[in-house]
Amino acid sequence: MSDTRLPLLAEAPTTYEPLLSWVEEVAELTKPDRIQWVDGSEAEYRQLTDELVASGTLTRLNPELFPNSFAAFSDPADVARVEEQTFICSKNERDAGFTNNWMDPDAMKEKLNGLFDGAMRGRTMYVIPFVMGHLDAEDPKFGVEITDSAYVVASMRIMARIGTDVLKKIEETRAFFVPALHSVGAPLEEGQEDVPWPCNPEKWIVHFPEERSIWSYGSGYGGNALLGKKCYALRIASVMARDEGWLAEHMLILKLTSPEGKAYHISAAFPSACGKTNLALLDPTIKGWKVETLGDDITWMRFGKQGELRAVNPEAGLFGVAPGTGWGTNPNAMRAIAKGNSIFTNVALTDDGGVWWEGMTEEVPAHLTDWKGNDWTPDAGHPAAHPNSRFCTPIDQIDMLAPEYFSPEGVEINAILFGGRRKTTIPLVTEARSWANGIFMGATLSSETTAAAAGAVGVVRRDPMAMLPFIGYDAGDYLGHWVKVSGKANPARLPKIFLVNWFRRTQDGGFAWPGFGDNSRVLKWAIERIEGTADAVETPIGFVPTAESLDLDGLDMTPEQVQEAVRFDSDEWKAEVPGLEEWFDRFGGSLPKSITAELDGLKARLS
Ligand SMILES: Nc1nc2c(ncn2[C@@H]2O[C@H](COP(=O)(O)OP(=O)(O)OP(=O)(O)O)[C@@H](O)[C@H]2O)c(=O)[nH]1
Ligand SMILES: O=C([O-])CC(=O)C(=O)O
Ligand SMILES: [Mn+2]
Repeated sequence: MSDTRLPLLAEAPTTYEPLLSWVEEVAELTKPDRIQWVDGSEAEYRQLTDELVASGTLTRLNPELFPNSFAAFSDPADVARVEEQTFICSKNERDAGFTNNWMDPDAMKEKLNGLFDGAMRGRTMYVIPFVMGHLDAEDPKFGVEITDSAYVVASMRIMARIGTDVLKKIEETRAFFVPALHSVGAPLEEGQEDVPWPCNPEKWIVHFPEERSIWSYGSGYGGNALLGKKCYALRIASVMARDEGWLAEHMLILKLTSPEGKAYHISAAFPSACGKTNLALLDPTIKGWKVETLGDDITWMRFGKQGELRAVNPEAGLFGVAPGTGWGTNPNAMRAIAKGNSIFTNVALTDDGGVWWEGMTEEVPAHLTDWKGNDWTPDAGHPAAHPNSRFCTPIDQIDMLAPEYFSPEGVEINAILFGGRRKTTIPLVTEARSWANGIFMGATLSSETTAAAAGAVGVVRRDPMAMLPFIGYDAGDYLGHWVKVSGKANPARLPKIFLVNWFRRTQDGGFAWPGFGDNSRVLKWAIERIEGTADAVETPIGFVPTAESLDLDGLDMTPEQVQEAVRFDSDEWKAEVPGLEEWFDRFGGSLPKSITAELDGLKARLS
């Protein structure tokens, strides 16, 4: 190492110049008290969590209930992704497209340099080498996150492969890594006492797609701060995927095995807090069908040598929505969580040192400490856990994890589901008329907003392929990329595409479909459509099940109720069309013709 290096870098466990010079540059800018190179070891995790318990950021849970597990409580203003403050700073504004916030990269750098100047004063700067996907993948995707949050380090250790092995491989292969810089934006002055959840009222989540770098300022919350996840594996990766001919998607992957022992793989794109984790960990209510999981949030896909679509999950953990996750709805998640080694954020605490959230158990505890630290009883009038409270758990704690999760080659996808949260209009399941029609379903996907992002909840918005907040470039170009890469497919092996909606409501306001484990009935129908053995009714929007074609064995619903869930409503769809036209107008001409042609076809069939 050259002796002109900053003394803070004396302990650096690497001689890899591109990394050293970036770390040095960041240290000079942010002025931390010390640098810790993260090795990913058990001992280091113990050190970090001990420190976080001492500083009040983490509460150690009762080890008899949740071994080696902790609860964190955020600043009440730092509980979700901040889409209004998320930027794609491409050189040209046009390349960010209308779905992203944009600022000139030089102007943004100037702004960020100001904010990061001295931002880590009084704190430790952690350097986390990480890889998204497999370390032994053909083309491993490396990153290094620099952060001043030990909570982020501990969470990244669960969510990604991090530490010494990764650093070694970066160094040995002289690999490119995405520099991902994060600060909570709360420097400590001499003698100033820290708070349990340091953050800054001002937040900036910024991506430079051409240079493939990330700068995140002001927030400690998951999607804003664990930079391997949304910032890298979706926004930056979508740009890499565009340039390299693959797909980075907001999707789960599951393996479904029929009673005859034939295995299928399904990926599904639903917007944030719309059911990916729950479908991925499905416990089927139909006999003889088995579900195993490969991933619950992010999927990287590419067309293989035989023109088949192959998928991998680049993550190593679950960062799942806690509310609604219970022994009744998602026992596989509950079993994984019960093994411990988890970090819970903004859930409620039980009096015996465990955690609780709405929907975890049918019985509501008589007394809790809510996520804001206040006494809580069932008559409090507000939820005990924040609606976007999360559990962060290693994926290999899932009993029904498919062995193929560990394979860098991934699995062949046979069906793709697009789904959202819609009270009306969208039937339980609709099979696309063709691949192009399926891409149109993805392009026009819509959903009510949820607590996963700051802002109003329950507002219907278009969310193309469930990627609205995550496309790292122009949305029309992104949809064009889907059309282009699928041109490489073997047409006989193209997955069938389905549009699903677990959230349709009945006249009396209840859910039209029980959802959760009963969604296995929809998966079975989809597979039987692939095999050509299930009936369907053709409608202007695609093929919907006949009441008899769904396996309803053991389901407590009348045929009329099932019909209510699966029915196509011509009037609702006619009312939907102006919104679709408006949506397409917003692309300003960047939508591929094959997609606009699908809207014309739909209008013709509806009239
Ligand atoms: N009614 C109903 N609710 C569901 C169903 N599946 C999931 N949910 C609820 O939807 C909420 C979010 O579900 P998740 O599976 O965590 O959502 P996700 O898509 O993984 O979300 P992100 O992690 O934010 O990307 C939870 O409160 C679930 O209980 C379903 O089939 N029916
Ligand atoms: O990013 C997060 O914080 C959690 C998540 O999966 C999403 O919002 O889609
Ligand atoms: Mn997500």
